[in-house]
Amino acid sequence: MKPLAFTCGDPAGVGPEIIAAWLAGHPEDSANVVVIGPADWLDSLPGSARRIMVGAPAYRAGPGEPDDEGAELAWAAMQLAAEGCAAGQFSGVVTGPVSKARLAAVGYPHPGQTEFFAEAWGGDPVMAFRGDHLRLTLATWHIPLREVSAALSPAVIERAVRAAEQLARADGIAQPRIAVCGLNPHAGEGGVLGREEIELIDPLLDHLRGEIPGVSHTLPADTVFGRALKGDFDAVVALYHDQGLGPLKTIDFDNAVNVTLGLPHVRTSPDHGTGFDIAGQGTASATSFARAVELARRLAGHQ
Ligand SMILES: NC(=O)C1=CN([C@@H]2O[C@H](COP(=O)(O)OP(=O)(O)OC[C@H]3O[C@@H](n4cnc5c(N)ncnc54)[C@H](O)[C@@H]3O)[C@@H](O)[C@H]2O)C=CC1
Ligand SMILES: NCC(=O)COP(=O)(O)O
Repeated sequence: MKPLAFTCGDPAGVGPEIIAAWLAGHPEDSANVVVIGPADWLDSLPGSARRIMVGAPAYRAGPGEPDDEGAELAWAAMQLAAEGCAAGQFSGVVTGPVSKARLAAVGYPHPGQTEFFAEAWGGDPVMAFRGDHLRLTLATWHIPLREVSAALSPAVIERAVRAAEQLARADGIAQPRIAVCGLNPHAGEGGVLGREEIELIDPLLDHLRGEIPGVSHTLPADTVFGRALKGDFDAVVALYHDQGLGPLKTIDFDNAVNVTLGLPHVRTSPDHGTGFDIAGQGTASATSFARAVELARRLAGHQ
């Protein structure tokens, strides 16, 4: 089996230390991973995993002090990982967290890593999360809130529903019960508080139910996550980023994995960001990264 690539993420964030923690805890897995990042960090890592340097050999990141060179280096690591997967050298990539703002400042043309890997590999990505308590897919993600309604085409909603089914089935659930959030308060309250549910989303869900019987009609998003926690649903489809990630990160912050579905290669990531406020202090939890590795290995067929 080909190794997984680990990208450092922003070198001033928590990515480098959570990867180091994983390597320290998994010396037996050294042959199964390739680590990509700056030279001084690679030199400091425990174990014998293969290392690929990016950036200038003399570069030194300041924890919590991101700079342009670090953002360029994080981007270069992603490029090498993407190329390595496409060339069959890696069986997938587990990415460290990057700062979208810092990447934008150095000319990175994508809103996130999801879009970068989609462009590099082709495919139709879906941002999805798997936590101990919730499975979640998003219909839209890195767009301003004011653009969400216009972006909600039948195609993007269907894509998220099918991804939710795939996520639950990967956990052995043959007929997943999939809850789809409404867009408006009270899922539109019969049209009084918005009409997207009546005009767009529910007709699509009625159609999809012929093929995926466990799909709900649109449900009020303020109660759907509580119902999922009680066991009413196996996966939730949220229509925009914070609708889904607020609840998910409240419940499953330390253990959820961000997985990009719909691409030809495996890509997972911890659910958290760069954590610049705690980088270098030794307090960052490495659990979400460890879960991201576990899921990537499973999806890539390592175990
Ligand atoms: N997959 C990725 O590359 C992601 C990147 N980001 C980026 O991260 C940057 C910071 O975003 P924020 O919204 O501040 O989210 P964040 O997740 O970096 O931080 C939010 C809070 O969680 C804490 N935290 C983060 N990681 C932690 C860990 N491993 N253990 C314990 N506590 C942890 C932080 O200290 C902070 O209090 C942004 O530039 C954003 O673009 C955010 C999410 C995902
Ligand atoms: N909040 C999750 C997130 O934005 C992840 O983005 P990506 O870098 O994985 O595309």
